[in-house]
Amino acid sequence: MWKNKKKSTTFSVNKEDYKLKEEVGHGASATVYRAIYLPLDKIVAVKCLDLDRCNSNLDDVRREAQTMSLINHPNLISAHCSFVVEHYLWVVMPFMAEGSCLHLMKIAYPEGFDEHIICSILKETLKALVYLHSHGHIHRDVKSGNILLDRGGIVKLCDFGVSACMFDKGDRQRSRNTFVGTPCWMAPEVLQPGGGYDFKADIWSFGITALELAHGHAPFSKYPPMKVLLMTIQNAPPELDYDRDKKFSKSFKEIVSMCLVKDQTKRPTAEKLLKHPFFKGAKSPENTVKNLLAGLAPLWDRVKQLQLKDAAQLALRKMPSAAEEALSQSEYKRGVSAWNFDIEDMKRQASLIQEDEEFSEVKEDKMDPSIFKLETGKSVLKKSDDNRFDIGNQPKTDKYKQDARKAPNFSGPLMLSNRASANSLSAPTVPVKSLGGNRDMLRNDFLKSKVQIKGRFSVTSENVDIVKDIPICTGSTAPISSSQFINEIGSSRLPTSILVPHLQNLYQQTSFQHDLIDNLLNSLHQTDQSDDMFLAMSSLAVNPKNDLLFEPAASEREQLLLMKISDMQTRVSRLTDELTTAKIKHAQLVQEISNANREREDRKRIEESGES
Ligand SMILES: Nc1ncnc2c1ncn2[C@@H]1O[C@H](COP(=O)(O)OP(=O)(O)OP(=O)(O)O)[C@@H](O)[C@H]1O
Repeated sequence: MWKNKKKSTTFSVNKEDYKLKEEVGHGASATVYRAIYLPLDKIVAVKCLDLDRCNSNLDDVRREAQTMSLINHPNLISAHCSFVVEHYLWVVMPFMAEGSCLHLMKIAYPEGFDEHIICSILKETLKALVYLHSHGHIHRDVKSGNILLDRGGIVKLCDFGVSACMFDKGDRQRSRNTFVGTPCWMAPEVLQPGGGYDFKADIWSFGITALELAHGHAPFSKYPPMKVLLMTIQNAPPELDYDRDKKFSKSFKEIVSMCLVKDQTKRPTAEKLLKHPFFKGAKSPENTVKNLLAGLAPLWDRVKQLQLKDAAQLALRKMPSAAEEALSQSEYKRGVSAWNFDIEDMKRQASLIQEDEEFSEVKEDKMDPSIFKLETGKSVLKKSDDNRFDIGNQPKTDKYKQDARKAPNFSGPLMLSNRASANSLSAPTVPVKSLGGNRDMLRNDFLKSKVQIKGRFSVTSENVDIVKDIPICTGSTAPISSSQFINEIGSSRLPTSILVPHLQNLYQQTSFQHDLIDNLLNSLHQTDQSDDMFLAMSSLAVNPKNDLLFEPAASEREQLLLMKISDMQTRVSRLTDELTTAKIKHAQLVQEISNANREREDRKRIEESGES
């Protein structure tokens, strides 16, 4: 628990003094609410970090709170105070009434902003980075979702959940050799374990953010994480295209190229970048950003609108076609869980994905020799719904299994490899690839490593209750857990505004599970038909007394296949059980949604008849 003593206004660390209102955003480990600080009747934002489901270990959480408390810069969100409420850490901070740039683009500027607006936003962000870097901090998660806007156009960078101190020694320093960030925004050196990285990683993310603000999305944002990873490492850096991006100035194109240089030592510092002529002519955001906000609904309504839009897209199955999905799935299997790690083969597989306009942003580069660092790394990759994922050496302990995330995650940073992997929808035991050439090492890595996958490729772990522990805000009290929520549903005490987004989340998770099971069954079926060895292996697996088992000719590869088959069989039966449970839940939830809709219509009718 701490208070920011720098501020003239002090905020209490008593939860009763805060009335949580609408949800205004959520991330990997936290939900953010607009709230009223009752003693002063002041609007604040309260970030409720679920300590149980949080990606970070307690040290990381403490570090975020400490970093936030020490921050004193007009372009950085500083916290008023923080304290623990049950298993949540509440961080009280100024409310940024217009939300993040990402929200704004999604709701009103899907093609991105005009250059003069981007210039203002980037300049303010850069000032924040100059401050952070000069105080020894790497932000590690610079992106439009973490650039917040206030009424009047004030721009502030937020979310120090993954920031690191460059002056740290020992464990903390070592942790910088692991992966933290969000895949599309991650610098190539961050993706390569062992190499280490420094504040220049923020400059890369800043360059990607510039492209994001220019196009409305980050480069590669629609590809699966493994593809993003490969493209970041293998391809030439993304850039503003000469033809397609005609509307942008040479100067803007130049700063993007300066930031997106693979060799981190050749990237400019934030301080140097700020002196670039592009930023010389920047208008104050009060004059530019402010105009973007005219006529928009309040932030919480926009957030709700976005949630409904996402749910509607899901309902329409706005997914890739079946063929693309299968292709993507096979790429994923090769990329993450296969053991034949011929890099040329991986490149060929990756290239099978349809080229589209986004690919024109990058040119094929020569194979980067540094990729072999990645190949030999024992990596754990974890993808979430917004294409984020975690890579690192995953501790294979019971503690880890207990800590495995059981609640859905709708976004989230790449986690430190040495953190408890606490934010996964699923904790499957899919063997992760080791890309190295050495067979022994390969096999050891294969056995040691585990992969956690979420989103389109989600695999759920044993007995995972997908609706458990999703925090929900009831408006006046602390967020409630989903088990409470289910009870509340039963007694119909929850208002529709809370019920509907939650039900949409559940619906989404159920669909993901359904897809996954289909994919697993298909892949088993294909293996069954195409690989004679499968039958032999299956019989070996079924009949442990089979003499064949003792044949000395069984190669390592066969053993690995055998293990994979039995692993898949276990998973399929587990997932089938989960699917049945999920189907039942789904049916109940559909019923609840229709009841809620009916109620809402009834209410509307009564209100209308009252008015007339
Ligand atoms: N002070 C604030 N005022 C208004 N909205 C905010 C504020 N802080 C955060 N938000 C909203 O909540 C979202 C999530 O916040 P934040 O990024 O801090 O959470 P997180 O769990 O750490 O996210 P991430 O997934 O990026 O790690 C932001 O993208 C933003 O839209």
